[in-house]
Amino acid sequence: MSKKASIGVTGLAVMGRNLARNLARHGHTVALHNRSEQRTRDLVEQFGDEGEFIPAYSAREFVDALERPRQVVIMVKAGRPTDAVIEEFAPLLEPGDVIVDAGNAHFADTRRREAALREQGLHFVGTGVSGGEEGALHGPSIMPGGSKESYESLGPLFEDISAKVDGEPCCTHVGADGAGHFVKMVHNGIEYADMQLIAESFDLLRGAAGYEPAQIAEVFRNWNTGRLDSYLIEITSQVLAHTDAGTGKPFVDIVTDQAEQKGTGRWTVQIGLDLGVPISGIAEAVFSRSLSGSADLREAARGLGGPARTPLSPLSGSEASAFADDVEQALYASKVVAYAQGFNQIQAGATEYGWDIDLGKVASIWRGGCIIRAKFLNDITAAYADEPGLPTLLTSGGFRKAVEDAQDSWRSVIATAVRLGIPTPGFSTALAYYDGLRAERLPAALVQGQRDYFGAHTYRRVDKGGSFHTAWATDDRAESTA
Ligand SMILES: NC(=O)C1=CN([C@@H]2O[C@H](COP(=O)(O)OP(=O)(O)OC[C@H]3O[C@@H](n4cnc5c(N)ncnc54)[C@H](OP(=O)(O)O)[C@@H]3O)[C@@H](O)[C@H]2O)C=CC1
Ligand SMILES: O=C(CO)[C@H](O)[C@H](O)COP(=O)(O)O
Repeated sequence: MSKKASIGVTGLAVMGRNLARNLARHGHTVALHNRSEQRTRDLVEQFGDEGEFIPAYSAREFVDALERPRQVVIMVKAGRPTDAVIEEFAPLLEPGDVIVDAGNAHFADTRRREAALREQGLHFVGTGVSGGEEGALHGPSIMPGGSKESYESLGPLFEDISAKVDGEPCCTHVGADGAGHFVKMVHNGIEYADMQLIAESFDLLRGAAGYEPAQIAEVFRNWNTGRLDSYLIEITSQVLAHTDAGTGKPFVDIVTDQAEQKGTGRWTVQIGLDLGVPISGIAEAVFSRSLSGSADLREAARGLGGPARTPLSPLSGSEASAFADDVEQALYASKVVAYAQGFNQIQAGATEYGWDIDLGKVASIWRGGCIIRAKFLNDITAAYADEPGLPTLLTSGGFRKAVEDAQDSWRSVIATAVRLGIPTPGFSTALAYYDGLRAERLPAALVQGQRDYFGAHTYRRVDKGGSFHTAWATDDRAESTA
């Protein structure tokens, strides 16, 4: 009898191909399949010597190549293509078999698919995978949802191929049905916020301190040796240091300033709104990409008045260096806020959908392999270990002190940005959130009064229980209980 594969991957574009290679390199026999045959042939031709592959050129051949219970990983475009692949493979599978969707699916789709496939006795595991092409090959962060039972067989495989930090795999069973894709969605939302904050730091260092991209690359390289040590800071430094071969200009100056998006950041904000969780850092990052892409609107508004984008008086070397230190503080504090908001969204999702998600464990599996991997995530892991019911990262000891210490710089950087007309939506919304949370009283009381005035929407009082309405249209403005 010919050897069977312990797992199969269908969808062999950049992510699926590298995930399959990673599995094979770890000694697992991998069945391969792709809608168009050429990708399968290419993989075997180019990388066939990396491990044991069983190429298959039809769904039936692919399924027959798998050990039972069968484990099929789908790595195709999210949305309709994923449904098409499930429709093709599910009828060929048997109760107990496992289908893993490792693409960037919307968690609501995952919940729908999981419920439908459960009826057929199949396990459906929506799994977040992060780390891009390189991560998929060398060790991604893996966030599987689905049943606990499915993790018993899949877990060891996924933990084997995931990134490792301090010897721990960057993979855990996140929670039931769509929990894995929910957590991956928020990961991407945080990724958007982090990227936006780094981009604003660049803009400030250029616009206010007068640094050139190569100098800013050096600043980031330096930051990467401290508390901001992260993959995103590291790659930013490399992007900024890169010179365009054709023009000799900094690479960053020859790229169109319109940031694109595939949708996961937008989903995060949509769900944040549905859950009523203020994730303003992620929202501003998504809106900033939208604003950058609004080419016609920007063209129409280009002549609007405002400060010129140059320092009023050029900064001396030491002043520029001090300003860069302030930006580092502002970036750190804003980043803590963005992550605090993201973790609060995961908690809110867990409560809404009945998932038992360990926030500290999520932070720990993001320490390696994924796009937001960072030293900082060790501190988040520790914060949740110290206080599992932590209401917000901002109140945990280390972060509280660091953000309090950063405040003067944070406020001063935003003030400079406002004065020079440099947009810092990420920094500004983070500070507004921080000030909003710590405020003794918010002007929301006035909003309640306005709502009651125009719509009799009622309000609650600080001095007694119940709901009240004031008869605003009458002379005596009598108050009644509602
Ligand atoms: N690229 C990245 O950095 C990351 C991507 N992801 C997610 O991983 C998944 C795969 O991403 P990536 O590798 O970039 O590839 P793409 O998202 O570009 O998808 C290409 C793959 O989807 C297949 N496909 C498309 N439509 C269909 C269909 N109707 N039926 C069957 N197969 C179809 C293609 O087959 P064919 O070759 O025949 O066209 C090909 O194998 C996506 O969900 C993506 O969001 C997750 C993390 C990071
Ligand atoms: O999932 C990812 C990383 O974990 C992708 O890199 C992410 O989808 C990129 O998103 P966008 O194209 O919207 O910037």
